[in-house]
Amino acid sequence: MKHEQFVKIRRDLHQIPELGFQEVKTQKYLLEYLQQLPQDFLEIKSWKTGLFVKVHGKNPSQTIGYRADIDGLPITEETGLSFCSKHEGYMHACGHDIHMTIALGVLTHFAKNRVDDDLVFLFQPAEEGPGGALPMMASDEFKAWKPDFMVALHIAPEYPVGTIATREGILFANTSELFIDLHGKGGHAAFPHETKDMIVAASFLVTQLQSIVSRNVDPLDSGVITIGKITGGTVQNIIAEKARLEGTIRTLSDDTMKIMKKRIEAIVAGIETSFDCKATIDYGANYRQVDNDPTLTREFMTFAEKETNMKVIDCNKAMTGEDYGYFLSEVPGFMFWLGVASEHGLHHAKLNPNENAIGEAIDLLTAYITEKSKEK
Ligand SMILES: CC(=O)N[C@@H](CCC[C@H](N)C(=O)O)C(=O)O
Repeated sequence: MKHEQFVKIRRDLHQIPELGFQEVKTQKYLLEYLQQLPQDFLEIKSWKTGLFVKVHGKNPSQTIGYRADIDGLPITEETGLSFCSKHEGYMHACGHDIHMTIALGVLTHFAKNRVDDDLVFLFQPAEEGPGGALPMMASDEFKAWKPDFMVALHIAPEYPVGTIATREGILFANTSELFIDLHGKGGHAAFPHETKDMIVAASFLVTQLQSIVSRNVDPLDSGVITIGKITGGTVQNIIAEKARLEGTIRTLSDDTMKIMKKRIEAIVAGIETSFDCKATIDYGANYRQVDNDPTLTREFMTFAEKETNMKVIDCNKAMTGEDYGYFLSEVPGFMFWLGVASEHGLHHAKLNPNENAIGEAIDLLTAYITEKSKEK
């Protein structure tokens, strides 16, 4: 298999998934790999649990940026693979092991085959939360090495290997995390009239939240509210004093995000009245939409179509979120989907990307960056 060494790297990284800003082993692994590359033109700076790596060009007229996210998810892997996660309860279920590996593959090529322009590789922590992009952008390292344009990819389980998909303009949604805490009065299961049951309140709340997308968002617009986790109560015969809902809100515009948050607040206030309880809302991390630069995106799609064997799809927007959107608010660039043909999707315990996509992406990005670096 072409680029076989990178399949091994991917498998090593796959075994050590770590949550946002805890990517200690991952950073160590990346550093050890980078340190055995020719160091003549490389400059490496650690930043929290991430890294900035610069490949100095021969005669730079611009800096080309490439961003890979490096964190895993709190999911217990169920792939049964020989190289499955060694961190019980955690998994690279969003493909960040593949993203990092591809970045290493491209970086390796340019560390050995210098181009004119400077290249900066960002290994970014905490994409899944609480968000590493904004603090990384605020760092002195980013300010000193700020790229003139940036590229990133995300694996796409639904597309075959040999396929990429992207679009001009908005590719991914605005997101906001959502944490709602309900506080009532617990008590004996046999005396509900003496309590304020937060399991019942939480159940009504989850159901009422469903009306926001169907009744407050323009049917020609898009919105998502997903409650991914509910906690509350202690045992079957005690009425719960507290309950907590954890979820995410997704929209394609700031205005719709404001409308949805306003409705959430109104519904939560209604729950407080109906169930005589106290509620707090915390919006956690908010991610800006991924808004692809139209010219760079079109040029990349044309390049991939003409100069490689990749099938290029002009795809629809997705309600996924990515804090890479923050980078694109300051630096022109784009993100694209990379087909990895997995039967199970992103954030699934059985996600199993086809590793042939790694080599395909390394070749594509190497060719594209080489071409861009010829431009004067
Ligand atoms: C590509 C992808 O799956 N990204 C995550 C980003 C999470 C943002 C934040 N933690 C939230 O849930 O709002 C996604 O879930 O789309």
